[in-house]
Amino acid sequence: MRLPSLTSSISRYSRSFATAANGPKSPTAVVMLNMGGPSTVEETHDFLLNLFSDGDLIPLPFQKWAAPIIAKRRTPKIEKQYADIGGGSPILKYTQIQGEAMAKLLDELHPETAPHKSYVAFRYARPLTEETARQLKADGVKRAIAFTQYPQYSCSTTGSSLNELYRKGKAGELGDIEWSVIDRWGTHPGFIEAVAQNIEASLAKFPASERSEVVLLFSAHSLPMSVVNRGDPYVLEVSASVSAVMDRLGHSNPYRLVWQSQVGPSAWMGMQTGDALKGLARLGQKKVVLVPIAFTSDHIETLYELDLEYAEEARELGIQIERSESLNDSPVFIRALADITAEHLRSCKKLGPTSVQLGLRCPGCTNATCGAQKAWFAAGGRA
Ligand SMILES: C=CC1=C(C)c2cc3[nH]c(cc4nc(cc5[nH]c(cc1n2)c(C)c5CCC(=O)O)C(CCC(=O)O)=C4C)c(C)c3C=C
Ligand code: FES
Ligand SMILES: [Fe+2]
Repeated sequence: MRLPSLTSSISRYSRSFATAANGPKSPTAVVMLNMGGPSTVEETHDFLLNLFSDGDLIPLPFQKWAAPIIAKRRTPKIEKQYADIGGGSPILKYTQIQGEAMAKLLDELHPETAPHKSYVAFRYARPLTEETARQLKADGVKRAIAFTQYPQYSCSTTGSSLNELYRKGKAGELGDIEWSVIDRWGTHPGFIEAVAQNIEASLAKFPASERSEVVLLFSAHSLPMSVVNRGDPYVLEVSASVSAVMDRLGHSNPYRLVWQSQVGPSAWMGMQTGDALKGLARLGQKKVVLVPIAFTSDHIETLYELDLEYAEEARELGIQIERSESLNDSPVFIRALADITAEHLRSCKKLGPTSVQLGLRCPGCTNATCGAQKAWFAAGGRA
């Protein structure tokens, strides 16, 4: 019997994925995508130069010339922040711990595609995508999953990493690999459970009689309004994460979602975290747990901005404040990463390499790379 065309294209996907996955010895690669951070203070300048050179994150007029000037000007301030949090960003250390533990669990959860091996591809710090690409080639990888480590999707974060991977793929730097993508997972029950457990640990530091009065202040990296207004899904997806965490906590406490880390003079999504703390103090709300909801490990935004700047400011305002721990090496979170990947490996056989949502460009998008990238991944990275 002849299959209808949709079914036959689905079965073509499943055949090609099964073949690549069962190839002899070459590992199934799980490529952990994130922005990265300078591991030492000395790497700060190069990190900022890469960041300001990224037109998918910050489109600047005359970017090639403007980026070095801005990066150089900003370096001393940001170097001091990394020095104050212990001499660098811990993001590489935690991403490696998470990835290696996840790959071990995956071998048990999804033996059909074992062995699994995790790789790190950072957008602005080492290991950059080109370095990881060389490693994938050297290991003879035939099947890889691009796994964003941003739980919620934004074109300025996950979108930028996927665009970079697409450019390397088109340039032939990745070798002959069948790709699929995990592009967002901000409401996955394992992620929500890990965040909720860390909030409960912070709430437990307050006397039981006062606990229900504590305000949960969820804080996420802000976005320029120009990005929000072109239809970027990040604000919606961060809100969905907060809502799922509150459901899991049985709405035990009052809460708000606020936004941090604005850069430059343009309009950004608000209310700003610092202003929210001042406002709560003014209104007599003097017990707060700050919850980072859009990063999975510590970085300057948690260790410097939340712990050193905001928490100290809050204490001066008479607020009793705790910061919910970042997920870092939480075993509950690592298990969630493995579950997300195993579920993806099972479902992409039927549904294809990308989510339905990844296929839709922001209604206001004018970046042609976004369209080409989506088409390339939808074809398993082989178009
Ligand atoms: C979900 C996370 C993030 C979003 C969304 C995001 C958007 C975004 N960021 C900038 C500009 C800068 N971000 C900087 C640092 C930085 N940003 C994030 C995460 C998100 N950014 C992190 C985790 C970090 C810190 C890295 C670390 O410490 O490990 C910086 C550099 C620091 C500084 O100069 O202040 C800039 C600049 C824009 C413009 C943007 C959205 C378009
Ligand atoms: S900016 Fe969102 S798809 Fe291009
Ligand atoms: Fe940022």
